[in-house]
Amino acid sequence: MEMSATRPQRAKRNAKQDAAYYCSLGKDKEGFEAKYIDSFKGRGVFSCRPFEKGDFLFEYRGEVITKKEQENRERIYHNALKVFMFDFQFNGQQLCVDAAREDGSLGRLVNDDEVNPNSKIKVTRVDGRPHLCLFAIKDIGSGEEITYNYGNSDWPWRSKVVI
Ligand SMILES: C[S@@+](CC[C@H](N)C(=O)[O-])C[C@H]1O[C@@H](n2cnc3c(N)ncnc32)[C@H](O)[C@@H]1O
Repeated sequence: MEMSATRPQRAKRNAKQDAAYYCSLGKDKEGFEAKYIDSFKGRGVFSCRPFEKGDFLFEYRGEVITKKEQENRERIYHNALKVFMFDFQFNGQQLCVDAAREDGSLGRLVNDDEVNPNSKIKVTRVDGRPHLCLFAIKDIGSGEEITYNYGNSDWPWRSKVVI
């Protein structure tokens, strides 16, 4: 019998399995870098290779807290920290991921794009717990900034007119 020269390939994880894998590890996937953009936007996250529509990118990591705890923290947080609070519904409960702590993760550095975002955050259950996962909503080329729509709010940067 002729032996195959190639080893059997491990089945590729689908996007949901990929999300579960990285969420359980508590690590970001390779293929992205955080970079300083300018004094207006601050830092942002950029792809270092292409990604396909539907791919899991990385998690918006932080501490999952209740609405009550969110309100407590918002009373003491400066505005620059409040923007790292991401509130969401899970199992009929209002929860929040507080990503105010600089922990080196990518999710907290993704900027807002109201008009043409290339990713979206989906609440994803992993081992019974909620995780905020970014998935590509279009094909993403190498070197593109990763963005999502922060949602309807009077975000101050949206009203800035560039002259
Ligand atoms: C969750 S942080 C994103 C990471 C941030 N750029 C940084 O360097 O830490 C949200 C902050 O980023 C900035 N930001 C996000 N999207 C922006 C945009 N489209 N234009 C300008 N600033 C933006 C605002 O200062 C906002 O308070």
